[in-house]
Amino acid sequence: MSEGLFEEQIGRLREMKVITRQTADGRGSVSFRNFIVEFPINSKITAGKILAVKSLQNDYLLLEVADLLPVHYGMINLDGSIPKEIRDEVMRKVEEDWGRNDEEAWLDVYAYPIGYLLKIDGGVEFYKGYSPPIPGSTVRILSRELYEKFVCDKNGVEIGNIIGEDVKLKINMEKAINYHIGIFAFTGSGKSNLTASLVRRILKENKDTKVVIFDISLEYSILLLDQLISNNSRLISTERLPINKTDAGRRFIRTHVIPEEIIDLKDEIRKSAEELFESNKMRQLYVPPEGSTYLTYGEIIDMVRAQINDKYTAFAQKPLFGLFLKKIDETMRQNKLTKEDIADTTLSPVIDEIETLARESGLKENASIFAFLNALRAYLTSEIQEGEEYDIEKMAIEILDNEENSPRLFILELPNIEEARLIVGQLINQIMLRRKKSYSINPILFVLDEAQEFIPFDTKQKDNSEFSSNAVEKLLRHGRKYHLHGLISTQRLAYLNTNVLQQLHTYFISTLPRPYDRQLIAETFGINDTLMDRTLDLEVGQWLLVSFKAALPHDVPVFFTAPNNLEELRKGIQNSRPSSSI
Ligand SMILES: Nc1ncnc2c1ncn2[C@@H]1O[C@H](COP(=O)(O)OP(=O)(O)OP(=O)(O)O)[C@@H](O)[C@H]1O
Repeated sequence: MSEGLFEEQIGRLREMKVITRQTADGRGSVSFRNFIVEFPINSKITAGKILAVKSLQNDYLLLEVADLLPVHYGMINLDGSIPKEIRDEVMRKVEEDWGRNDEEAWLDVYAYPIGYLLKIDGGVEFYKGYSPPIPGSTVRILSRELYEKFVCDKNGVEIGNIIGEDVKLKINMEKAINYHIGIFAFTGSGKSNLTASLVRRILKENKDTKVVIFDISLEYSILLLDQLISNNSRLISTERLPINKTDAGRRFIRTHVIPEEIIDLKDEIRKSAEELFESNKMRQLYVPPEGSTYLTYGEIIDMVRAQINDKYTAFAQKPLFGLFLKKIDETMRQNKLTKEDIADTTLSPVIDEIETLARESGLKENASIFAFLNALRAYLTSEIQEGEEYDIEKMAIEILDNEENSPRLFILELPNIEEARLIVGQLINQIMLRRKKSYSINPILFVLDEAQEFIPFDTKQKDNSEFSSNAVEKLLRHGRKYHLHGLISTQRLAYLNTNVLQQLHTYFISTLPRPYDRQLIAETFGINDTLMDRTLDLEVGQWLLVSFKAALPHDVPVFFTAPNNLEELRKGIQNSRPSSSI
C-alpha cells in the first residue's frame, strides 16, 4: 500500500521532548515538541525533509527535520570525568572507525511535528491534526513524489528549487499576494534579488495585478529594466526629467549602480534608459509644498475641536460644534472612512444640516460658526486646479486604471527618506480612498523595501514616519478587502512596528543574525527554534518560506534557492534587443 510513497531508508523514533522557553518579548512562554529519530549514518537527510511516523491514531504523523548530528557509540558517556588519556584513546579509535564500521555510528535527527497527519487508505490524504507517535516506531522519509504533492501547489508559479529535494518550488502567487508578503534577511542575503524575481513572475503570471515599488536605494529600475521595457510601465522620480534621450541614458548610468555581474551590459542599459525616455515612461512626480496638501477628516476634526476649546467662541455655538463632531463621526462610520482619508463633499450634507440648525437656533448672521462652515464648504467644493504635472493624484488614477493597456509596473525612485514617507502615505491614502468608492477587484501590490523606514517601531510626526506608518498599517490591516496588498522587506524585525507582522501570511526568511528576530518569527508561526536557527546556515539566495494559509497548500516551512534575477534580467534584455550584439 505504501509502496512508492516513502524512501527505502528508515529510521526509528527514540526520544520525545518538550522544550519551553520565554517568548521574545519576555511576557510569556512557548513550547516546542522535539523528537529524536535515529537514522543510518549514510542516510540522505537534510534540514527540511519530511518524515512520517505511525501515530496512536494509526495514521502517520508528519515531522520536519530541523537538524542532524552524527553520533558514535564509542563516545556515548565520554565526558570530562573520564581520564584524559582514556578519552584521547577512545576518540582516536572512533576517528579511525568513521566510515569503516557503520554499525557503531548513526545520525541523531531532530525533527518536530508540523501539525499534519497522513492517511493512506486507497489514496493518500493529508489532514490537519496531531496524534502522538509511538516511541520506537519506524520513521519513513516522504518520497520525492509524495513530498511534492504535500508541499507544492500543483498549478502554482515556480519560484526556485527546493533544497535537498529534486523538486521545483511552486506557490499560489495570487493567494500569497492576497495575504501580504514579508521578506526578512540580513543585508546582502538577496532580498532585492528575491523581490525582483517575484515581481517579474507576478507581471508574467498574474496579468490583472499591478505592482508599485517604492525604491529608496534606486536599485529596481536596473533589476527590472527588461520588465520596464516589455510592460507598459512608469519610472517615476521627483527629479526634473532629462532634456532628451541622450541625457536620459547618461543620467541613468550616472545615478544608478550597475551590479558587477552585468557590467558588460552597460551600453545596453543606457540604450534601454533612452528607450524608457522616448516611450514616455519616465515621469517627474510633482510634490506640492508641505502644508498645501489636502485636508484629511482627522484635520477637520481637530479644527472643529479647536473651535470648541477656543475661549473666544461664543458659548451658544459650542453645542453646535459638538453636534458637528458627532455628525462627522457618524458620516465617517457610515462611509467606512478613517482619520487619514482625504475629506471631500461627503461632508456637505452635514455642513448644511449644522448650518440650518444654527439658523433655527437664532444665532446672528455674523456668528463665527457660519464663517467656519462656509469656509469649509468652499474648500470641499472648490475644483482643484488641474495642473499639467504628474502628481500623486494622477499617479493614483493610473495605478487604479483597469484598462488593459494601462501601466502595470510603477517604480518610484525616492532617495530622500522623509519625502519618500510623505509620498508613500499620500499615495496609499489616495488609492485606498478611491478604491473604496469605485469597486474593482484588480489587485495592486505595494512593494516597500527597507520597510523599517516606513513602519518603524518608533514613529515620529516630524520625520513623517507617523504618517507613512499609519498608511501602511491601514493598507496591511484593511487593504485586502479592496484588493490592495503589501510586500514588505527589512533586515531587522526588531525595528519594525510589530503590529503589522500578524497581517503578513507569507514570510521569506534568510539569515537573521539576531536571536530576537528569529524567535519572533518562530513564535508567530509556531515553527521550531531549531529549524529557524538553520537559516543561519543559508547562503546568499537561499530562503526559508513559511506561509500560513496562503502560498502553499499546507502550512509547511520549505527551504529553497531563489533564481538569480540578474540572469533573468540578462535574458530579458537580450530578448528585448534581438538585433543587438550583446
Ligand atoms: N538567488 C540568487 N542567485 C544568485 N545570486 C544572488 C541570488 N540572490 C542574491 N544574489 C546576489 O547576491 C548579492 C546581494 O543580493 P541583494 O542585493 O539582493 O541583497 P540584499 O539583501 O537586497 O542586500 P541589501 O540589504 O544590501 O540591499 C547580489 O550581487 C545578488 O546578485
